[in-house]
Amino acid sequence: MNPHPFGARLCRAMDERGPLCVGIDPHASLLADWGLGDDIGGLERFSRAVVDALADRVAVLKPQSAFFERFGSRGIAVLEKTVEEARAAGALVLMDAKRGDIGSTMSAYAETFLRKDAPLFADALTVSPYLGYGSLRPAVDLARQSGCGLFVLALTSNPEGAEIQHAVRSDGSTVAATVLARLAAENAGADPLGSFGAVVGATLGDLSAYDLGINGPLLAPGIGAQGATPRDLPEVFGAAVRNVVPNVSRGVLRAGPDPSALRSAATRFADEVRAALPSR
Ligand SMILES: O=c1ccn([C@@H]2O[C@H](COP(=O)(O)O)[C@@H](O)[C@H]2O)c(=O)[nH]1
Repeated sequence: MNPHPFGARLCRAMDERGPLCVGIDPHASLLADWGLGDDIGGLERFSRAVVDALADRVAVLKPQSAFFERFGSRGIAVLEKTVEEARAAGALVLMDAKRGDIGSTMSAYAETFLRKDAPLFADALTVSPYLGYGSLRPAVDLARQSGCGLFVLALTSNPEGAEIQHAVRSDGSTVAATVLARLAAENAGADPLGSFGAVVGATLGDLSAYDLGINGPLLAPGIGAQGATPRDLPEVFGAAVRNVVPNVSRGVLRAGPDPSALRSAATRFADEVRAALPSR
């Protein structure tokens, strides 16, 4: 077991820097808005600008792997550098790659992102439980060993997610409730917070039908471009709101490329989140 688990490191980072996760999502449209080409040079300049502006002040940076992967091996090289530089500047890095596969392949995904000496080593990784929660076991085990975290898709911010996540199983519980219960078991006894989080969209309205008390972080995407605001968080998360890690990607990135405008946008969201949340 690692003596510096992700959950504890995340609590410290949010206490020191404020509870915000900013996404690094180099959409083609954002590259154009920033006056950059939709090419490897544009990707590199965009990512470096976000890291330079924010990695020394926000708690978590979340590169969206898809926007790097679309440039092939050179995009992956930029992603490696982005992760390394963001971590060196003090941000926790959550790799948003949403991996999920049969256990033996999951093991290779885990080694890609959660093995200490891997080129893409990150503090935490998003994973999908929809090949069965048990298929994530290799990632859970390696995360524990490396002091990393996982964020497991439970109730995603997109409207299409409901058809699977709200589906009722033969025992009467929903699929998402089962994922949440498995996470609560992973985090049992962890103090101050477990390392195994859930992804729960800030766009979803009242979730009182779900037990979000998993003793782990709740990554809340959907703020900004998808329409949710920090003021929605208490209604969506109820008593679990104190463990929310709100994510904003385009809502901050659209302020760029000026570094001070990026910082102001992130500060504005962090202030709004602080005002909406009870103190930790
Ligand atoms: O349920 C989910 C899970 C992940 N995401 C990701 O978060 C960001 C959101 O970006 P915005 O620009 O703030 O809308 C993006 O990387 C998604 O892939 C999500 O939105 N919902």
